[in-house]
Amino acid sequence: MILGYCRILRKSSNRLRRIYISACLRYSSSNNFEELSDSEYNKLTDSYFHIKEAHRCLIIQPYVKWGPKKLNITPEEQLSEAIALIQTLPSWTVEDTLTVPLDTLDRKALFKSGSMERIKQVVIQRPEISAIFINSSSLKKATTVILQENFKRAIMDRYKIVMKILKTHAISKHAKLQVSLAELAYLKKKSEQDLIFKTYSSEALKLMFQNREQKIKSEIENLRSHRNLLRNKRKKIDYPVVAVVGYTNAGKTSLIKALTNEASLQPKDQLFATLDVTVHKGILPSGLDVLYIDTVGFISDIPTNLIECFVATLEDALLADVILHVEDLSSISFDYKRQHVLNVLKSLGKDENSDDLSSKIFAVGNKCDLLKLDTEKRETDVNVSAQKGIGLNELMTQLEKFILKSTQRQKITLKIPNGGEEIRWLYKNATILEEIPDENDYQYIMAKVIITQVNLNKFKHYFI
Ligand SMILES: Nc1nc2c(ncn2[C@@H]2O[C@H](COP(=O)(O)OP(=O)(O)OP(=O)(O)O)[C@@H](O)[C@H]2O)c(=O)[nH]1
Ligand SMILES: [Mg+2]
Repeated sequence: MILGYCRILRKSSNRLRRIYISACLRYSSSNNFEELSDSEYNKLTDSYFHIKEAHRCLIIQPYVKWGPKKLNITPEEQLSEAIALIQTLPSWTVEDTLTVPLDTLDRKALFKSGSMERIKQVVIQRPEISAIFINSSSLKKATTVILQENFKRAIMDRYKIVMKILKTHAISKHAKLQVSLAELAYLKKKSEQDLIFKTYSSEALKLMFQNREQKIKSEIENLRSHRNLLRNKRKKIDYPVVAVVGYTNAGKTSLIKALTNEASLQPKDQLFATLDVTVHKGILPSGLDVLYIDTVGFISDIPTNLIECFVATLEDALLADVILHVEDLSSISFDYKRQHVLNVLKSLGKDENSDDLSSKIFAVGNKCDLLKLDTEKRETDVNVSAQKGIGLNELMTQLEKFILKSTQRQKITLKIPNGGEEIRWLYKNATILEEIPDENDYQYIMAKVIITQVNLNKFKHYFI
């Protein structure tokens, strides 16, 4: 049986063959599997995720012409996202693009013979092309092998490219652990389908997946409990929290930077520039302090197990008082992206009432400087340009109103003794906007404050 697999695998890549042979040797020498060693695991991950640092790409956009698999987005829109994905990788270039109609996504070779021939001709005429990116969520190994044999080029799918970007951008320990978890989830899925895994006993694989998953998750959990501490601390301070979410590259980081003037924030024209959740303090027009949370961007058509690995980073977003949804007004797939973000938010907050979730969402249209007059009307709460500083005052005014309403904060004026315990308590538990002496009685001051209903009740209980 093992020799049979050997014959089939001879056709696949050299790297896979080397791993296979080393596993065969291991099998014949011990005839008894132990858990896979770290180096074997690393070889396996490498065989799927090791991608050269530079490639000159042909992007192929397959699309289903009709039927239930037809997407609500045009192939041209998908292609423009595929180009942005490749351009995000340093030293990768887009040499050419093709859109190829399909009647099904389930054909083993993906393309019919006519399309296959058409692509072959393009590849033959362009020897500089070193890789073909098929912009489809995840290709089966058998499909990849067939395409590799036909085109004699490295074959990439969307999953591989997104993983490569995430790996390139993961700097913090948390982000790196999440990338490892995503890789593990991918290998687990592939172990059910790909021949290469048949060389290991299913017990050895199961044990290895279990142990590694536990290890990574417990490390993430440690980091998360640290984050929970931060979260509780934040709650104690009682600042309103605004989670800034949206499709990747919409301008989330740019908007937070514009609202907080925080120099450390670095917006980039890249997909998945932000992989870590970070918190930034800002001040709204009447002086109310607010915390903005920068989050990982969303992207459509990615296997769910990849998203799940980054879900933890969005937990804070769902707990926030307000979810500020940043949308790129200039994007040709505006509606599609909006729907995708809302669907993911709904699926993340499945325990939450969907009306509660919708009532928390404040929609900001960004990049209004790129809008042409004839662009169709987009339904948003306010439009801005984070980069050009347009509409930011209006945004802050509207956002403040939204926060006061959703967090049941109110702006009120209290008459309290001058220099008394009351003002000290208010400084700790509310936002003081103004303190002016009472004209009729200088022993008192008029304090204009923003206060939550809970704290107002406490104030009344202690002092009135
Ligand atoms: N023209 C224009 N460009 C903008 C505006 N806001 C942001 N950008 C650009 O859009 C690109 C993406 O901005 P980011 O702020 O990094 O976007 P993001 O949503 O944080 O992206 P990810 O972290 O990758 O999900 C950058 O090149 C910004 O300079 C804007 O108002 N107008
Ligand atoms: Mg960002």
